[in-house]
Amino acid sequence: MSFDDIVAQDIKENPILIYMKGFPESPMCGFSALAVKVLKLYDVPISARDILGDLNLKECVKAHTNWPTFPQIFIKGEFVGGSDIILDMHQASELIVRRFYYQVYLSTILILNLKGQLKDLLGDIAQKHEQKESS
Ligand SMILES: N[C@@H](CCC(=O)N[C@@H](CS)C(=O)NCC(=O)O)C(=O)O
Ligand code: FES
Repeated sequence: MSFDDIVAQDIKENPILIYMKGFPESPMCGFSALAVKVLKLYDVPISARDILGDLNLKECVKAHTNWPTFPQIFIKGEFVGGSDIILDMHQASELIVRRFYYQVYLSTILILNLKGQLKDLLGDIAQKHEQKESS
C-alpha cells in the first residue's frame, strides 16, 4: 500500500481524523494539542496519526492537501485546516449559541413584561366589572 493509499483510506474511514505531532493523549506540540482540545469539546471520536515518526507519511499528507503545517484536520473526508481554523470555527459557533440564548432571554423578558401589562390592563376591567355586578 502506498502512502497516498494510506492517506486516502484514513480520510475515508475516519469521520474525524487528525494528522498531528504526537497522539491525542500525548500531543508533542501546542498546535496539535489545541486542535485536539477543541475537538474534544464536541464529544466526538477522534482518530489520529502521528506524523513525527514517519517522514514519508508527513510529506505525503502535505502534498495531498498542499498545506505546509500540522495539525491537519479532516472531517467527513474533507480537509478543514489546522488549529487556527478549527479554533475560529469553534469560537464562531460559541458566538452563535451565545447570541441565541441572549435573544431567548430578551424575548422572555419582553413576553413577561407584556403579560404583566396585559394583566394590569385586564385586572382593572375585571375590577370594574365586579363592582357593577354588586351594585
Ligand atoms: N497556525 C498553524 C499552526 C501550526 C504550525 O505552525 N505548525 C508548524 C509547527 S508544529 C509545522 O507544522 N511546521 C511544519 C513542520 O513541522 O513540518 C495552524 O493553524 O495549524
Ligand atoms: S513542534 Fe514546535 S511549534 Fe510545533
